[in-house]
Amino acid sequence: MKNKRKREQPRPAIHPRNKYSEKPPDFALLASFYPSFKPFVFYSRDGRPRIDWTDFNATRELTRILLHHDHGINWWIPDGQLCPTVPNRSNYIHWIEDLLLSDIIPRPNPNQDNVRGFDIGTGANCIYPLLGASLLGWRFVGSDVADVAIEWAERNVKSNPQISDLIEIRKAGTDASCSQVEDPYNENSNLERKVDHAVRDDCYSGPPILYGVVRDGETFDFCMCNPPFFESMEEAGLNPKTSCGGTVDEMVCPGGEKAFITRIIEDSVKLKHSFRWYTSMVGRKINLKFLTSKLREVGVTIVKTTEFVQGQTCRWGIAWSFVPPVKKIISTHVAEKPNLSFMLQGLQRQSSAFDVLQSIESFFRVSGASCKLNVSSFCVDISASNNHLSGIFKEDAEENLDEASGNINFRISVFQQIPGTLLVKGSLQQKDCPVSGELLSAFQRLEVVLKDKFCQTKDSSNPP
Ligand SMILES: C[S@@+](CC[C@H](N)C(=O)[O-])C[C@H]1O[C@@H](n2cnc3c(N)ncnc32)[C@H](O)[C@@H]1O
Repeated sequence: MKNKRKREQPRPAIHPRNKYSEKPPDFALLASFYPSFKPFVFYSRDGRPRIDWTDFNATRELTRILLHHDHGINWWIPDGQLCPTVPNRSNYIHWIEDLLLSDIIPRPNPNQDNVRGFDIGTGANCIYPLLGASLLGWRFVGSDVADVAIEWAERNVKSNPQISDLIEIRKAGTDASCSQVEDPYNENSNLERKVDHAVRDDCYSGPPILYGVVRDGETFDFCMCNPPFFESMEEAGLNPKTSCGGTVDEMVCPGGEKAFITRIIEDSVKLKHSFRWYTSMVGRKINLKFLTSKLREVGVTIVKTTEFVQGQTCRWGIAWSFVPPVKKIISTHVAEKPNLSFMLQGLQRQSSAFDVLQSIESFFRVSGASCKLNVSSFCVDISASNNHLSGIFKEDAEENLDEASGNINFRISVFQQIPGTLLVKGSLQQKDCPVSGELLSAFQRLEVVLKDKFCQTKDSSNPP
């Protein structure tokens, strides 16, 4: 009865910009492209292709090929390290993207160029920097304390030269040029502290997390963290339904996630404006309540929470800031911001980013909008009225008498993500101007036109 009621509750949806929101990975198709994945795929009685989620090798191979197939990323982790699920981890990235795009706090960087994030505990898998850099061109510092994590995170970055310049891997607690800590961490004292700690209380006393790792004068748009959730390996248990690996270092810290995130909160009080947004994943709802009230105590200006879809389990996200909000917040949910970006994947060989740029220019110019192509920064600056934008959908553009002052000024930039994949990103030049329905529709139309013109159809694309 209890279970039934649980199932009836509406589950939060996968993030709409998540690559897998409309189409979950097709195991049969992937197996046909990747022979190494084939042995892990079997068919259930209803004919659906499946994998054994309790087999670490199967989940690791799935992650490897999804990162390769959908993100152009080369990736590997040694046996037993925590294996991330790509669709789940992408949700957290898109939630941060929503925060950065929202007008909750002022946006010093309305175009979202040069976004810089800090991934606390990046792990051997380095999943968040790899996803954030490849999907959105973000720069990252990924920190960790475990040698194996640092070694493999660095390997994973180096295996991806197309984004390796965007990611720095940093060992926490070993840098002299960091924000000052009174009692710097060292390996021996940590062990004593861990033991001491276990008998004392549930405060964090491990290596530095942010304060002592962030360097003097460094600033970031956000930090993110998938913390060690558990207080002991027994508490972590073994989920009989999945095998995602995970070592003691990755899963456990004295005091569990509550202590770990509380330390991030304490660090944020010291570092305040070094980050625009502080965020963390939270594994237990009861901790979410505790952390929210802790944040109110320390005087943050904003607290936001969200719930992530994680297969059978729930995870939450918590975000806070010390930047004064633009307007009074009445809801704790981040408003959906219309999306002005899309990817062009599987570009035909003969098509270049410049061709795409020229097509964007002529797409808007034919409706009478004024366009300025900037070749050196690969963008087009456009000034258009709503009439111009709706003219895009008419056969013959009407003569437009709109005053230039009523125009919407926006920029469309083209970024190369990996060979054959471009990110097309629109951004409004006027900070507080809302995205009109006409602009949104024109942008959606642009996506269709460009995909039609430049991208190979699925049937003609070569399997990797
Ligand atoms: C749950 S794992 C997350 C790994 C990866 N980010 C992911 O989402 O799969 C937590 C990571 O935090 C690291 N860690 C623990 N204490 C840390 C600290 N003080 N600073 C940085 N990383 C830490 C662990 O070594 C581990 O790699």
